[in-house]
Amino acid sequence: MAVLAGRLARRWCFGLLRSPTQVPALGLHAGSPTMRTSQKDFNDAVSQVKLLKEDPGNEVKLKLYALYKQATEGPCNVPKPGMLDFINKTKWDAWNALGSLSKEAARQKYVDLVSSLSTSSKSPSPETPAADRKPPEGNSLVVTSEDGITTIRLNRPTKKNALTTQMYHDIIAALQAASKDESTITVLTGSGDYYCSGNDLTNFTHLSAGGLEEMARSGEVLLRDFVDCLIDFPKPLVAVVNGPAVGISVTILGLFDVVYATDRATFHTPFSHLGQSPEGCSSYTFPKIMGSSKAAEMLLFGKKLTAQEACARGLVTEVFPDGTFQKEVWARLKAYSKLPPNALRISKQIIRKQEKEKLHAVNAEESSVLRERWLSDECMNAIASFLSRKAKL
Ligand SMILES: CCCCC/C=C/CC(=O)SCCNC(=O)CCNC(=O)[C@H](O)C(C)(C)COP(=O)(O)OP(=O)(O)OC[C@H]1O[C@@H](n2cnc3c(N)ncnc32)[C@H](O)[C@@H]1OP(=O)(O)O
Repeated sequence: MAVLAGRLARRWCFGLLRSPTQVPALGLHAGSPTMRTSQKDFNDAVSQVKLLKEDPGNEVKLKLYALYKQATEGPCNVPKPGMLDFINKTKWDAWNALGSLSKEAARQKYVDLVSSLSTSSKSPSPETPAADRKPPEGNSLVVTSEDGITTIRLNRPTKKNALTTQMYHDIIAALQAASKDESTITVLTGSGDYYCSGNDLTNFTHLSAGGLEEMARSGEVLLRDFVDCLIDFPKPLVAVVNGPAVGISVTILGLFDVVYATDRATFHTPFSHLGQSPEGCSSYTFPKIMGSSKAAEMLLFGKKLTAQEACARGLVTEVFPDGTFQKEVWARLKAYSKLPPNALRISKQIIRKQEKEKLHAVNAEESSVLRERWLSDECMNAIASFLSRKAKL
């Protein structure tokens, strides 16, 4: 637990340790014992950190933090933060690990480390081939409108379309826009071999100053807003499940009007494995769709369904062979999109009306329970395990 929590904490530091004095293990550059570093060299290095063009990463920031503290205050002299105060405990551990290193030696190591960073973070030369440069990750969500269909496409194929916090916000905005646009039908689908791997587990590493509690609180609000938006969506909402689906991308399917899946798709809700609990109104919609014992096998024990099983249980409308999936599904959707939009809207309203209040209440309760779950040891250990690459589904 301690090791995993430490790893998670290190990830959680990311984005929080922004200034050099707040930032980051030990002697990447031991420095020459005979070389003396002046206070001015040290001050210059502190200023230089602010000018670094690239984020040096958490490990380095933690080293810088510890060396700065040792250089300015000497050996660690403050009480150890509590177990759950991950960030301050990680910083304390890094500083304390420097033991009785002298202030002067710490200054030297700090200056050496900054100097190595300055060299390695120089801008790429004009000769650097474009192919060797890492493209920025943008357009995680692509929204298009054509033939009466607005398509919201999850577009992070290298991360199996895991949903970042920003993507939840963007999907909400896209749904709001689609509810008012000219289109008749709205589709959610994914790019690449996955439909979606669920919540991006690194969302848990982006802590603000309010720490874990704040992360859980804002997560609850965002989750509730996201699911509310699906509950209230006024037009036919179709999921085109182009590959495996995990977590929240599965649970919300009960709020869609139609779900088409390739025969390569699987449906997996590993909440207990993650120390979490069901969301997306699945605690209500799944028992209703497939009966309580089948729903329990999925939501409690994380049974992964094939597309055919999901179809037999009523979660999926129809399964198509992977080779013809895109062609068949889009041809069908194009035909449906020619139906009178107002009739579709009104019919959907009648079908869903009786349930709306219930669904909003279920959503509020599920989101509130999840907030507590996110603060639990079970959940933290599971996420730390994934982030340290020890656990996969
Ligand atoms: C507002 C907040 C709301 C929160 C609502 C709560 C929702 C609950 C859930 O959604 S629970 C489900 C969470 N998802 C998971 O637990 C899935 C975790 N991922 C995996 O187990 C596997 O990655 C896999 C089975 C999906 C795919 O395995 P495969 O071996 O085919 O591929 P890789 O593991 O190598 O993955 C490729 C890269 O994608 C990254 N990645 C995949 N899924 C996620 C994810 N959910 N979160 C973050 N990152 C993910 C993976 O780390 C690889 O990245 P890398 O190449 O940089 O290592």
